[in-house]
This record gives sequence, C-alpha cells and structure tokens, in this order.
Amino acid sequence: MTNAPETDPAPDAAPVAVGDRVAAPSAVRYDMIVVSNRLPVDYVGGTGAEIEWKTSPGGLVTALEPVMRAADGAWIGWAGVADREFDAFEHDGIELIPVPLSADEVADYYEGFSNDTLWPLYHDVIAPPTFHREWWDAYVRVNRRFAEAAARAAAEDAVVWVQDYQLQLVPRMLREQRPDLVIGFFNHIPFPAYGIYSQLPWRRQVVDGLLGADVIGFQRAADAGNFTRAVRRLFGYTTRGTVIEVPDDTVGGTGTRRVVARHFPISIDAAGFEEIARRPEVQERARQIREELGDPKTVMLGVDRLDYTKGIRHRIKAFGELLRDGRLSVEDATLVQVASPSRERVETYRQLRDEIELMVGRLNGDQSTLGHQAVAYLHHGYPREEMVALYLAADVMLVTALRDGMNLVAKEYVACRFDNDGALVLSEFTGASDELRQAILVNPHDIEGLKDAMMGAVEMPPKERARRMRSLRKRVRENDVAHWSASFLEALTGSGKLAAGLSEQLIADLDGLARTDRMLVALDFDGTLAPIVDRPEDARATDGARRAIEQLLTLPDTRVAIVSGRALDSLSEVAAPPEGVLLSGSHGVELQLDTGAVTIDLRDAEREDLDRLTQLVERVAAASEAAWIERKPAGIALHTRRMSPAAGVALQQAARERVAEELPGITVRSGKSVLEFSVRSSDKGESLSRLRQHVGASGVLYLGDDVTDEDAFAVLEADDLGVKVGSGKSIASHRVRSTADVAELLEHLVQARTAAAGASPRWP
Ligand SMILES: O=P(O)(O)OC[C@H]1O[C@H](O[C@H]2O[C@H](CO)[C@@H](O)[C@H](O)[C@H]2O)[C@H](O)[C@@H](O)[C@@H]1O
Ligand SMILES: O=c1ccn([C@@H]2O[C@H](COP(=O)(O)OP(=O)(O)O)[C@@H](O)[C@H]2O)c(=O)[nH]1
Repeated sequence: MTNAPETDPAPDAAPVAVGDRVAAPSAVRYDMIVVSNRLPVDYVGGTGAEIEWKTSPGGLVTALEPVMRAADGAWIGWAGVADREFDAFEHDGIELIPVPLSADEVADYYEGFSNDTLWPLYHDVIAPPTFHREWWDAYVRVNRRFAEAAARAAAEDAVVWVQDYQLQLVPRMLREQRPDLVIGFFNHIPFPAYGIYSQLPWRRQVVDGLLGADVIGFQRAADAGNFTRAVRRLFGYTTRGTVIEVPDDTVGGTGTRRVVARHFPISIDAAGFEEIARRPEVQERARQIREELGDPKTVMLGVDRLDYTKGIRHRIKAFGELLRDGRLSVEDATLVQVASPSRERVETYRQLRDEIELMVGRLNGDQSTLGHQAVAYLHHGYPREEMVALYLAADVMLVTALRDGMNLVAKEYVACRFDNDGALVLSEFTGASDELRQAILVNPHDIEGLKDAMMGAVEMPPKERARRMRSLRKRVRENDVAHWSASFLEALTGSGKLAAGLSEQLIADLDGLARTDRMLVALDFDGTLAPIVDRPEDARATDGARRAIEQLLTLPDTRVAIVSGRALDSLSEVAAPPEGVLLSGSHGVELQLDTGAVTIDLRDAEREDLDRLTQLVERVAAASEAAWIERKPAGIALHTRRMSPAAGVALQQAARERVAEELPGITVRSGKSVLEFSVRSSDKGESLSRLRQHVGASGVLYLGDDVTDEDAFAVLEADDLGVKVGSGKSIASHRVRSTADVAELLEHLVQARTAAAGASPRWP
C-alpha cells in the first residue's frame, strides 16, 4: 500500500472560532472535497517510507471509494490512529488529507459522543445512549477542526460533501467560514423520530449544524421526514415537501436560504462486485470454502461489523432453535458468521462480543459433531475478494439488523450472484429493504417469524429463487453507487449529466401521484412544454406535450395549468391552450381562472413606476442591437439570449444598477438570459399556491426549467412532485433532460391517471 510521509506530531490545529471567515487561500486546489470521520485507509504501523495501511471498516468507505476514485478531488478524514500526524498523500488514485486526533479526542469524540451517544440514539435506542458534557465539548472541537481543514483545502466556490453523524456540525461551521462553498451532507445512519431525537441535550445545536448545508441527504424517505419534523419542532421553520426555509440574513430578498432534505439511498459498485465474482480464482475459492465446511447442503451466511444494531444474536438464536427443533441438522446446514471487529473500546461493544461468543460456544458445544460445526464464527475483517467468495458460497444470506441505515452487505450479495441463485433474508429495519422488495423480508424481533423465513429460504424452489434474484439484481444494477453520487451531486450543484427518458424512480413517483383524488398538473411553458427558440413569438409546445395535455383534460378530477413568466397575452398566443387550461402570466401577476381573466389593476404610483422603469430599461437595451425588451402588464423584461454570454451579463448588470439607483423598490428576477423587473411582486410560487387552492388539488405535479420555477418547486408539499427540466441547480426532487422527455412524462401520466381512474385512455 502507498506510503505517506510522516511529520512530527504537531499541536492541535488552531481552533477556528465559529463566525471567522477564511478566504479561499491561493494555494488551494480542490473543487470537490469529501469530508468523513474516516479516510478509506487506516494506519496499521511503521514509520517514514515504511508506513503500512489497510482498508478501513464499514460501508461508508465501500461506497465512497469508487466515487472519489472517479472524481478529481480530495478526501479529508482521520487515519484511524491517535496522536499521529501525516502529511496529505495519494492512495490508489485518491488525494487524502489526514486530520489528527489525540487519544483523548478518540475517546471522547469518536468512541464517546459519536459511538456511545449518537449511534445508539439514532438507532432507536437499541442500546442506551450515554450523555456526557465533556464528550459534547470534544465533538464540537473536532468538528471545528474538520471544518477548518475543509475550509483550507477548498478552492473558491468548491463543492464540499460532508459525511455522517460524526460531523453534523461541520456544515454550519464551514458555511460561516466560507460562504462561497456549496455544501452537502449525507447521513449514513437512520435519523430517529422526534420522540427519541429530543432526548439529545444538544438537539438544537445538531440540527442547526446540519442546516448549514444546501442539501441534506438521508438513506430513507422516513429519515428525511423525521429530520424535517425535528426542524419544525425545534425551530418552527417553514418546511414544504423536501424544502426547508432557513432564515439567513446574508441572503437578499426573502432573507431565507432554501435547504433541501431528502433521501438518496446509497449503493455499491455493482459491476465491480460482479466482475470479482466472475473471476475463476474467486469461484474456486467459493468451492473451497464449502469443502472446508464439510460440504453441507445449505450454507447460511451473516457478515457484519460486530455491532448490536446488526441483530447477530437474534440470528444465532433462531438458527440454534432450528437445530434444536430438528428443522435443520448440522449435517445439512452450517451458519458462517463473519463478525468483523468494531469500536472495541466501547463498553457496549465489548459486552456484545462476550455475549455472542458465549452463544456461539454454547451452540457449537450442544450441536456440533466432529465432522460438522454448527456455526463457523470468524472474528476478522476480510478483504473484498474473500467476501465475494463467501457470498458465492452461501445459499442463504442473513441480514437481520434491528436497525441499519442501509446495509451494503445485502446489495453486495445480490450483485455477486450472477448465477441468479441464492436467497436473501432481509430485515425490514434496514434501509436496503425499501428497495430490495423481492428479498424474504423479516422482522428480526419475531424469532418464530425469522425461523420460518430462514426455512423458507432453505426450501425455496430454484425457479422462485431465480425469479427473485433476477429482480433484486436488476434493482441493484440500476441504482448503483455512481447513480447515488450523481443524483446527490446533481441536487447539490445541478451539474449532473442527464440521461434521456424517465428514471425508474420518477415513473414510480408519477404512478403514486396519479392515484391522488384531485390532481393539478402545472407546467411552465418556455423550455418545458416548448423548446427554447431565438424569437419568443416562435415558441410552440411539442406535439407530444399538446396531445398529452388534451388527454389530461378529458380525465376526471384532473386540471392543467400553464404557469409562465410571459405576459398573459403573449402566453395565450404561443401556447394556444385548449379550453379548460388555467393560465398564469407575468410570474403570477396575471391569472386566468375558470371565471375569466383576472387582470391586474395597477395603482397610480405603480403605473408611474412602470413608465419610468420602461424608459430606463429601454435606454440600457438600446446599447446593443442583439438585446430586446418585452413589455408586461406590471413590468419589463430585458432579453439577452442573442448576445454573447459575457456581453449579456454586462448589459443585465448595467440595467440592474440603473434601476436600483432610480427605482429602488422594484422587484428584480433573473432567468436564463433574461432579467425581469416588476412593479408588483409576485412569483410562480404564489401563483401555484393560488392555482392549488382554486382547483382544490390533493396532489400537484409541477414541471419547470428556469430559475424562476424554483419558487414553484419551493411551495410543493409532501405528496406533490417537482420535476426540473434540464441541468442547473434545483430543489426539485426529479429531473428530465429535455422538452421531449416532458412529453414522454405527460404521456406516461395520462396512462397512469387513466389506469388509476379505472378507465382506458382516449387518444384522439
Ligand atoms: O468507522 P467505524 O466506526 O469503524 O464504523 C464503520 C462505518 O459504519 C457505519 O456505516 C454506515 O454506512 C453504510 C453506508 O452508507 C450503511 O450501509 C450502514 O447502514 C451505516 O451503518 C457508519 O455510518 C460509518 O460512518 C462508519 O464509517
Ligand atoms: O470482513 C469484512 C466485513 C465487512 N466488509 C465490508 O464492510 C461493508 C459493510 O457495510 P454495511 O453497509 O453492510 O455496514 P456498516 O459496517 O457500514 O454498518 C461492506 O462493504 C462489506 O463488504 C469487509 O470488507 N470485510
């Protein structure tokens, strides 16, 4: 393994007071930084050029390693040893920046607050959490050190992605030091219900720390929901669907920052695991493992860190009872239990090890024969190839966690079974169970149910095993770790590469929304229904979108609205909407509902402002032949699409300054190559809320492509669906690439809504 230069142990990094701002230092290079408690490698021993490293334990590292190898960034974390300091070094194509921890900090921040306070608390208090004020102090101190390391290493406007419960204060600390950064946070473990979370004496500080991020990711939708509820209970901030409005006086306009909290289920490098599984030497090793076990008919396997959340005791108990009751025999079945060492200095973990080893000893003493061992218990951490050989050797994989953020072992087992064989018994308390529905799902607390599930797996007919495994494999292949990181980073930066078509998740969510009682389908026009064109008067909705809208209008309890920044006149002309479509123009200043047009009636002062505004903007626009203006009932838009990007930005800036000087109260809104001024403030969010009310909608679908559509996404509620069209930063929960995909989406919705209404589609 790569050797890293070692430096003398240095004093603790100087603490950075919260609120101190650190300018992006010129020597800093990284545009993308991951910050996690652990680096992907742990220090094993040696000094200078002879330092030895080993892969760190746990699923966080398994998941992030391929992401970071593909990215040109740096990974900040602890090297797994106390009182040692290392310079930054490269390992297996990844730049690593170690953060030092003293022995006291390992005891108080890592073993104490992280793993004896937060870990049991966040895992539904399976073990009792311990609260110590000095552990909290260490947690704050160490979080500050990680934040400072990230602030030092990040280039201007860089993306910093903070990982997991050990570093929940880092987003806020980092934002206060470096407001230029884009900050994401991903929580790998569950986020508990408020009744449990509220036990934490520092519950406000932790939530506030997380709210420093732009996007907060969770494994399951339920975790994101628990977090959002905690925000409401503790701070009373407004939340709508996945969006939280966080007061922030550095933000102009509303004085709030929009933070997105939603689920992004983590995954594995499925192709990488399958590639290892297909290697002849790994398959040979799998055969060898079975042989060494005495070639039993059934090999059952459990692979876990030795952790009380993993349900190892429940599994061994159930297996022991199956042997005792004669439903299984040691000649026929062996349980291989890998229990890799974890957090061994934490008392609860020590006790757990004693209990499990006592159970295994008793069971083997009672049930094993000279030729056949009941439980092969392995207290080791194994390299990936050996893990894959174990997966191939196992007929039944047992994942019986009492609570688990995701559980990557379940996904790895599936990814490795290219033979479509093997059965997965999976606890419904794992994040993985949300996706792996074709596994045999169990409640591990129900020992009888668990025993039946284990027998069901042993006796499952080969055809049934293959059917389930094929479906599980498809799911893991399609939602692999690259998909996880791309969707998180896309939500964070809007920079992801978008594939054409509709994702599986989007289809599933559309199908869900289609079952709502009364539906509002609200659609932006330019860039969403109609491709962007140079001359706004030439814009037309695609044929597919038009057809689908006509179909939607024939369905019961289904309304369609077009929500545009255009003035209503211009919108009516280009959209030529079929009868029954509701219209919102000029960003909600004009509304045309069923009762006819709601025209705006400007007050005298507004009319005067509008005249003055028009003069000012016309004068600025006259500087360029390629710029043009669009008059609206309550404002004016300066279009710069035909100009070079630099000239367009300069002209918009000139207009902005001119108007700010002379008409300081005017609402300014910037879109794609357009700057809009309005004497009456309203936005697409307000407009969508009025439409929802008018329709009495129980579920809303909103589609939009522009910055101004973000206001509409922000008012969506938990059961609604927001879809951003194209790239660019967005708080919408889904994306499609182009107007062609919008047409496909609307066509799918017609079918889903028709099916939900029990009718058949009536195409023209
Ligand atoms: O770093 P350790 O204290 O040795 O613990 C190892 C890791 O355990 C936890 O893993 C979690 O992340 C997995 C991937 O998202 C997920 O599948 C699993 O359910 C989680 O428990 C912990 O969250 C990591 O921070 C640790 O590195
Ligand atoms: O001896 C072992 C035991 C486990 N693992 C890996 O550790 C990770 C465990 O991740 P999971 O999400 O299942 O649980 P965590 O330990 O993160 O709670 C998986 O990638 C396993 O393949 C390993 O490499 N060697």
